[in-house]
Amino acid sequence: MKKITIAIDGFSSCGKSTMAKDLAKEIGYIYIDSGAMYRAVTLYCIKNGLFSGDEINIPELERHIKDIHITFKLDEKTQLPRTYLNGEDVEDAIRTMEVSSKVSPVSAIDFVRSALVSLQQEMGKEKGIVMDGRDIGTTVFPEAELKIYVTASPDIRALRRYDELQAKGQEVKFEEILQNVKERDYIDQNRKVSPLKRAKDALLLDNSLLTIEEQKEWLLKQFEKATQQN
Ligand SMILES: Nc1ncnc2c1ncn2[C@@H]1O[C@H](COP(=O)(O)OP(=O)(O)O)[C@@H](O)[C@H]1O
Ligand SMILES: Nc1ccn([C@@H]2O[C@H](COP(=O)(O)OP(=O)(O)O)[C@@H](O)[C@H]2O)c(=O)n1
Repeated sequence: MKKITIAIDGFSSCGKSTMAKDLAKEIGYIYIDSGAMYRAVTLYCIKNGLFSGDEINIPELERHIKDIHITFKLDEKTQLPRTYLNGEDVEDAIRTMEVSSKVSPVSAIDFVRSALVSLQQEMGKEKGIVMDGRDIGTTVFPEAELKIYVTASPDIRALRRYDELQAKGQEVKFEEILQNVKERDYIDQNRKVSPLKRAKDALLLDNSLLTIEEQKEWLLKQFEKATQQN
């Protein structure tokens, strides 16, 4: 069967990666978490002293951008990709609140976006890929055969992320997560370069009241329809 490209975009913490991973496993496609790449650049900035407080040194980051190499390697046990920054496994380090609180301003920088978008397009050039993020259906793969735009209420999204971080043993406050989710949504929707918005041909999914299993079934149906049409 001809392979297609699947773009899943939407708001922070609504379940995009969960559904993208599930689908990719089920249909044997590659899964790429584009948010992990923006998080890895942010971690690089933190580790290399490119932040003073919340202020990012943009000219310095521009000088460093060619030294930032992001790759993914499949974890043998989970069969899920882990993110590597310059050869180091940073999959856990990029999921902290510190990175979450700094990632959206880094993601709004034009040269950061153009570097990562090129890399994402290279990863998807053979199709057979499920990629999730904010601009996958609008900028990275505007020709994707299946585009989904996911949303859920901010409170529900913050609670999902809170439960996840608590389960990982991270000390977090619900209010802090809710504020971060709202702040990131605002910056992501209002930045100049590739803001988060629904592509005209994206299917809208509000999964506020869906279980993980229900959204998985819904997405699989959309995939089957899309492959029949293409
Ligand atoms: N439909 C759902 N109902 C409840 N929890 C969900 C649902 N979808 C995802 N989750 C959980 O919500 C959290 C955020 O999901 P994730 O896929 O990381 O979101 P995103 O990629 O959009 O940021 C995860 O802990 C995930 O297990
Ligand atoms: N394609 C993408 C993916 C993520 N991002 C940025 O990266 C941040 C982290 O993305 P993510 O997908 O890991 O976010 P979560 O919703 O999973 O926390 C987002 O808030 C965006 O600022 C982006 O600008 N474009």
